[in-house]
Amino acid sequence: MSHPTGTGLDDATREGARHGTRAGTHAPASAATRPVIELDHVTIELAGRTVLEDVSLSIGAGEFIGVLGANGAGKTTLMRALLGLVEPVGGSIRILGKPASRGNPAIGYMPQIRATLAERRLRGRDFVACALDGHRWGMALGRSARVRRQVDAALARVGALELAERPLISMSGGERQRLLLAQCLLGEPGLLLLDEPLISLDPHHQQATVDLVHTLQREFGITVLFSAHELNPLLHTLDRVLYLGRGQAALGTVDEVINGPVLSKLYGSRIDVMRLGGRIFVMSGASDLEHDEHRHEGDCGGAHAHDHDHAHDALHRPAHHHVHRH
Ligand SMILES: Nc1ncnc2c1ncn2[C@@H]1O[C@H](COP(=O)(O)OP(=O)(O)OP(=O)(O)O)[C@@H](O)[C@H]1O
Repeated sequence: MSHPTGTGLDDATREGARHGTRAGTHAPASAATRPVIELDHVTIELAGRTVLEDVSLSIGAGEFIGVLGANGAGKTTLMRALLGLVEPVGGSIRILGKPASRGNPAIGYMPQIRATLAERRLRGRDFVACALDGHRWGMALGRSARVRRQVDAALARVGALELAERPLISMSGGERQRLLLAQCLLGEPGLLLLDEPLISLDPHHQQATVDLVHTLQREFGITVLFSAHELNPLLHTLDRVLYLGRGQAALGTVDEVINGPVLSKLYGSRIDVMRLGGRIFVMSGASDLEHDEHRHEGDCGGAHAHDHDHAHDALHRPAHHHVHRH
């Protein structure tokens, strides 16, 4: 199955209704610019299981892409493949025209399972610096003027210079999130891969994080892949949605992808999409897929444990089973 661009699904499954979202009216940047990400007939298998099957797509410079899909749909695996950490069994992945490879300085990555902030007395500046050399926790590096300049630039980009001297222990979840983002920006990457940056944040900090990433995307022309379990916090920010399910990928505007026919195909069962008060609800029967069994149990107190149900039938059942413990 080939998915060149657009939804990757057949025309009969497309809906053209407009609902006034930015994504619904925005022309994809990929049409005009050199692709930052290209997947050409990519198949990825893990432990004998097909996570992506013959997926082709193209993402242009400066696009903000929301990556969605049920637990186990392959969001993390896709990001790891872009980083060269997972090798496709078929097809090819190119980043800025070159084959995906490990240690690509053009990519900033915020993994889903964040490093535990064990040394909570660490100052903000040292925590950001430790991304340059995780083993040294920034201590020795912190004395280098070059590193200090890099760290200060990254802190400035996320509006967190005032956190430089404060210990992590004194910071809120949202403030620590800014530092994690600052880590990703060291080296001034052109592509940011953010794996579920909203987990563990309350709605206010979720929106602040989305807005901050949006600002970075616009001001510095950074391409962003932002995975999430809920579409709504991203709705007015994203250019296109990349929705994964059952090995397939649908890439397009919100209106092209978030509709009953496309999502029913990705979930393998009937899905209805409801729009209410500027929000979108993805429903399986009477259940709201984005909220049911997807609980946040308070903000993180430093460590970021993420308890997943990665049952092997996850791609084939529509309900999310997602519990975060912190
Ligand atoms: N190292 C691995 N070895 C074997 N299977 C794996 C490995 N990593 C992930 N998987 C499986 O690959 C599939 C895709 O997992 P992935 O973590 O990419 O999904 P996801 O969309 O990020 O899920 P979630 O929303 O729960 O984070 C799942 O079925 C998962 O169990």
